[in-house]
Amino acid sequence: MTVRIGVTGATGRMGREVIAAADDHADCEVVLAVNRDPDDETVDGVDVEPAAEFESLVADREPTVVIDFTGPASAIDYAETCVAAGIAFVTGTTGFDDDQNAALEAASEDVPVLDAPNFARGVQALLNVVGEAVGNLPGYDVELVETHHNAKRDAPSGTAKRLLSEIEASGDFDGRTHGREGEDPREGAEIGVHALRAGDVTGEHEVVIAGNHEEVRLTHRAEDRGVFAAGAVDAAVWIAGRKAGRYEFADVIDE
Ligand SMILES: NC(=O)C1=CN([C@@H]2O[C@H](COP(=O)(O)OP(=O)(O)OC[C@H]3O[C@@H](n4cnc5c(N)ncnc54)[C@H](OP(=O)(O)O)[C@@H]3O)[C@@H](O)[C@H]2O)C=CC1
Ligand SMILES: O=C(O)C1=N[C@H](C(=O)O)C[C@H](O)C1
Repeated sequence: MTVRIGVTGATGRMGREVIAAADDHADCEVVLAVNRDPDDETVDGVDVEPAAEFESLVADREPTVVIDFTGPASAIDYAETCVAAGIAFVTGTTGFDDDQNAALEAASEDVPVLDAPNFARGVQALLNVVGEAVGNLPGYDVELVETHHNAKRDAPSGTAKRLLSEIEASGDFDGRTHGREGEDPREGAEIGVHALRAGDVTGEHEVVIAGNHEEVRLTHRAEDRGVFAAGAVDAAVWIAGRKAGRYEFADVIDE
């Protein structure tokens, strides 16, 4: 059965990639694409329509799943419209605060919701192994460096935060130190976190585990945004027809 896809943030860096990936997917059809100021634009032959009309467009086109890569506040607004319409919601947006996370959780009581800070399969593999590496090297220093393009808004990245949760669950750490300046030596079992913003870097995450005159570096480098878009479309196909609940990208990969 064809999965009818709605895309928000359609002219953004990721929105464009999602439309292209959904168009390429044998089981998907893009039935709706919105942005705040579409200005008669098309992406991959799909008309981009005003976000202000999202609710009526959803009622008219009846997407099965909406895929969202926008910003935290708008993602929650779109999720709430999906709840009202009974439509599954997949979001890759990052930077949600606690209230926004709670709103996603509430939405997942009514419709299927899948949120993931990173839809690259390699990042999921990194998340699966990073805790084991840290747990095998007690007392070693751990630092995380992430690098993204100069237009990224949130820091540290959503992926970095997820990696940090895995690291913290696997060792005895004192807390996080975000960057260093002046006389600021490493203290105790802190985890150093460093966010670089430069040029058009798609997304890199590196965990450095060092001690005992040796170091381990676990690195993921996304070379093209298409990798995130393909993962998000796979997630949309996977979630179509599921019962309400909160899902993550690991659920898609593990099945
Ligand atoms: N999970 C993953 O694998 C990945 C996640 N991301 C995340 O996806 C999000 C988007 O990234 P990216 O595509 O690079 O960002 P862009 O800024 O390129 O695109 C965001 C799009 O969302 C729209 N938008 C932003 N705010 C609103 C709003 N309040 N209401 C309606 N539309 C809005 C923008 O519209 P306008 O042009 O009008 O401002 C724009 O079209 C970020 O949170 C990023 O961290 C990115 C890559 C991979
Ligand atoms: O904003 C981006 O570009 C990306 N954001 C995601 C994040 O915050 O983790 C994922 C990816 O690294 C690209």
